[in-house]
Parts: sequence; C-alpha cells; structure tokens
Amino acid sequence: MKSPIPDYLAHVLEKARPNEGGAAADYIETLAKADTSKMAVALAMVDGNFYSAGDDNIEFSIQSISKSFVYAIAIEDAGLEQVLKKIGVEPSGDRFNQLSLERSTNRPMNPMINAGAITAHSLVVSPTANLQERTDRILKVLSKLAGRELHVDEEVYKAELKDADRNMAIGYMLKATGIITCDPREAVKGYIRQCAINVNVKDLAMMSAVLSNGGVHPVTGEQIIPHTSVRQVLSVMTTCGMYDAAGDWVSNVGFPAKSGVAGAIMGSLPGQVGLATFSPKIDERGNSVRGVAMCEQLSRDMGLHMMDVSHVARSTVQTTVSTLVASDDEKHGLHNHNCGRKVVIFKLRGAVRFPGAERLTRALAYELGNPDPSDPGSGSHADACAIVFSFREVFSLNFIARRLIHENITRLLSERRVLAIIDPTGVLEWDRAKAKGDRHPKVVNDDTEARDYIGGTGCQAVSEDPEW
Ligand SMILES: NC(=O)CC[C@H](N)C(=O)O
Repeated sequence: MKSPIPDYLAHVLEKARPNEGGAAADYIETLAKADTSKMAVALAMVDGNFYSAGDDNIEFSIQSISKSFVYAIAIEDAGLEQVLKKIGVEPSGDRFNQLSLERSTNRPMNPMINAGAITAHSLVVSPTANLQERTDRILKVLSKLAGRELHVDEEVYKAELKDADRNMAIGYMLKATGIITCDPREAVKGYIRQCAINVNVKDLAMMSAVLSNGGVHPVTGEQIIPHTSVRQVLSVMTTCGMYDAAGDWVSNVGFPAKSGVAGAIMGSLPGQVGLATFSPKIDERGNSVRGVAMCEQLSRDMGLHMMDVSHVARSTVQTTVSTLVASDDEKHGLHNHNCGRKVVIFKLRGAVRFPGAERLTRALAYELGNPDPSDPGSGSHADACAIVFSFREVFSLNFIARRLIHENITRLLSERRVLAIIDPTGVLEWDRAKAKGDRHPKVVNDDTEARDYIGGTGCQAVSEDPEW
C-alpha cells in the first residue's frame, strides 16, 4: 500500500498554487530574481519520518527563520538571564525591520524582529567574538539541526550587504543605547551572513522537528538545544514569529512559526510535527502568501492548532505487528483475493491523533507495500491474505486519525484484501453509507469474531496469540 500522506501534501500545494498574491522581496537583489513558480511543503515527524511534495530540493536563504535558532544559541552562550536583559519577549506589532526599542528599557522588543535578532547575534560565542567565530558557530549548529552541512550563499550575502542601510542603522541604534557593545557593522554583517545560509524545505522541517521534539534531534538522538531553551524559543515564535501578523497567525493557524523573506515558513507543533513551506511571493508583512495559505490548510486538515483541546491524550500509541500463518489453506481453498497465507495484525493503543495514525500508516505502507530492493525488511508482508486492525485498546481517535485510517482501509480494500477490525467501542465510526466505494471491512467485537470472519473467507487463521 502506498501512504496517502504525500498525496495529501501534493493536494495542499495545488490548492495554494492559484493564489497569485504578493511579490518576491525586492530589497535584496538576488531574492527579487527568485523563480516565483517554485513551491514546496515538507513534514517531519518527531521520530524522524519524513514527507514532502513539490520543489523540495530547491534551496533558498533561510533569512529570518535563522532568528529562532540564533536566539537559542545566544541563550546557550550568554545565559537566559543575560539575553532577557538585552532582548524583550513582547510582540512589537511593528514591521520586522522597524527601528524601534522598548521605551522603558531600551531593549529591542523581541528576538524575531531585526533589532532583537542583531542583538542575539552579538551574544553568540561571546560579546567580543569576531564575525568568523560567530558564523562558524551558527553554521555548525544549523547544520547539525538539518542533518547535513549547510553553507552561506555568498551572492545573497553580498546582495543584502550592498543595501544594508536600514539594518546598519539598527546596529548603530543598538550600539548607541548600549545594548550591543561590539562594532555594530560586524554584528550586522554577521547577522546578514546568518540570514544567507541556504536550506530547502526538508532541512527546515527537520530543524523544526528538533524543536517539536524538545531539542532532541529525531534521527541522531542528540540533544542539540536544551529543553528549557526550546520552550523559550517556541513561546517567542508563537507571539512574535510572524511579526505584525502574529495575532492573525495564532488564531488561524495556531502553532509556533517563523517566516523568512525568501518565502519560507517553518512551523513547529510541540510533541507532534515540524513542517515547512516555500513559495517566494510575500505579503506586505514579509510572510509568504501561499505559505500562509498552506499552513492554514495544514492546520485545519490535520488538527494542528495547539489551542484545540477537543482531544486530551490519555496515553501513548503503540503499533505492533504480528504475523500468523493461515492453517491448511489448501483444504479451505483460498479464493480470489490474491491470497498468500498470512494474516497480519496491527494494534493501536491510547488516544490516537495524527502521529499515532501516521505510525500505523507507515507500518502498513512498509509491511504491505511493494518491497524496496535497498531495504530488505520492506514489503515483507505484501502477500498478506488478511489484515486485522485491533482497536480494543484505543481510547479515542481524533478526526484526522480517523480520516487517515479510513483512507488506509479504502486503499487496502481496493487491493482486494480481507480486512477485519476489532472495535468493541466503535471508535472507528465506519459508516457504510458514507464510505468511498462499495467494499467494506468487517467490524467485529472481539478476536473470535475476527477469526470466524477471516476463516469464512477461506483465509483461515490459527493463532496461538490469545489477544489480537
Ligand atoms: N524577514 C526577514 O526574513 C528579514 C531578513 C533579512 N535578512 C533582513 O534583515 O531584512
């Protein structure tokens, strides 16, 4: 079976594509020349599994999205207390490049606008470090987060430096008020270099998944950002990450996010997923027009709004797969479902949301899909005669989990497989009248009924395992 998730992401892209609003950032020459037809979206689960669609290998400069990570590095290098003395955490309601400081303290309002980001940059390594040392440190951390070596795009760097008057003005303002103590030109140059680091949507989704995963890299298992810094960064992204659109963003989309003027948006839902979108045309606030549309859609469809408390998780989700060999299939005469001799059982447990349903989907696609020659474990049950889903220990399914599982069921049935679902409390809500197509699974109350059903189809299962 092929996972429906990439198809869904491709659908999200196509839905946003007709939106021709906005324009590529024009104050940085290289960005003004961007191919505005390019679009991509990527999703990284907190266990490192990945999905993407569109131009997912196209590289672009990270721009302001770097601010989230450099803030985390500044906290690590200077300590949170020192960072809070220099940079506030209040949404400014101003444009990202506003020359503004908090009245009472002279601090930049937050680390997501340029004034705060230049200050955060100046705290990386130490206030006396030079540009090279800070850039190396930032590149090293960002590369670790992305899981590959990242580089500065020198063309973007030079183009932005050529017209950096506004950022230079911000640098001098910070120096004059004593917020930064180093040479303001160095701080601004370093900040512009950090913004010119190239990434693609897959990098950003993975970097964001590290935040979603409490600072631990989903693939390497390394704690790259301390847990407490992650909370700080995600909080500030929530209130300030989309600049003067922050309020709209939180109410419509509802997950911490950061945008950049090259057209990317990175979003991070704590404990669940990291995601990224790319489309170069931005609105007057500096946020990608199609990116905002895609994030709104993803949030709605996948139930990603963090303030949505309709489902409270009671326990974790586990998927287990066991294989049974059907008995005596000759005697029972297997018929017409392309049957091999196997019955494969997938169990779910707990309050299942998108990540739980995704795990099931992944296991189905992996176990029952076509074998991939480079991965000997894949497709090992592609010849399964019958499938059992056991939801006996499922407390609840949220709407996206249910929808994804329904889609999996439809796909399995279209492959002419026999499907029994043990669902004594009815969490699946399979409605024959509303289901796509005319094939249906057999929904049963316990494993005896499931065995009887499967046996009746000629694909008899015998199991030593008392519990399905
Ligand atoms: N919003 C952004 O991405 C701005 C970053 C850009 N380098 C600037 O300082 O203007």
